[in-house]
Amino acid sequence: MTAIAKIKASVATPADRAGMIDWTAVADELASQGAAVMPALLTPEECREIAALYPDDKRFRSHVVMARHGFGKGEYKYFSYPLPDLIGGLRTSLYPRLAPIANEWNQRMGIDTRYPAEHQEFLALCHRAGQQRPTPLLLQYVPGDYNCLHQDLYGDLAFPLQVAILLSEPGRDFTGGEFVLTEQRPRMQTRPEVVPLRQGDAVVFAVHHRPVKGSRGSYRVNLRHGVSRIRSGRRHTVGVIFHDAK
Ligand SMILES: O=C(O)CCC(=O)C(=O)O
Ligand SMILES: [Fe+2]
Repeated sequence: MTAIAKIKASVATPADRAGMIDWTAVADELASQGAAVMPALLTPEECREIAALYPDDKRFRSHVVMARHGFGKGEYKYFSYPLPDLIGGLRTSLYPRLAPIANEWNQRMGIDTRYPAEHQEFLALCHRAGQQRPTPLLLQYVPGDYNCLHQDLYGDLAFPLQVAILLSEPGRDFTGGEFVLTEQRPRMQTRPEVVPLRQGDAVVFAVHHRPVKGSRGSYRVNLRHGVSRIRSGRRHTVGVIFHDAK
């Protein structure tokens, strides 16, 4: 990174970064694939700073050892409120860009729910429905670890899109450990997709289902995401889920 790019990144607020994303490209990719990459959302230094929070238990409300629950192998921790500034800021500033896409999806899938324009308003709905615990999380994988295909649903209220940011550099910090999505189509075989990510890249993807254009309107496909086995090194990611948990 050049010195100027470094200065720019260090002063770019989460709102600036959300503004710099090519939202037309993201919307097109989401419509055709159910996932889209937002390149270099974080600088390598920010990635290292966030990953370095992992041992600091004061920042987290719970610790999950995946093998104990049959979720795979590896571990993660849910942040407590207040979230780290960058994570909280991105959660607030990405949401208003994604809400119109979520609303269009629901309209096409014949689902009545509509999401408010601002994240604060959506969180208020979650909290009123008894979903009050923060869901952003930090994951850590070592060789042999993997994350089984799953959906991050934590109650009746679920925002249909979520974001994961890769904090480690593939090929240098770890090998293996690809981000995987599957799309289960009605009466058809399941479609796999591997999303190539570099350190600092974010992927936005469907939490649960999404509409796909068919010959007679749209039909619903069911998505799951996970991570293939880490072959070497250590891999960290941060997950930004927009609904809170029961
Ligand atoms: O580690 C990953 O890339 C996936 C993390 C994940 O499951 C999530 O952010 O919800
Ligand atoms: Fe997940």
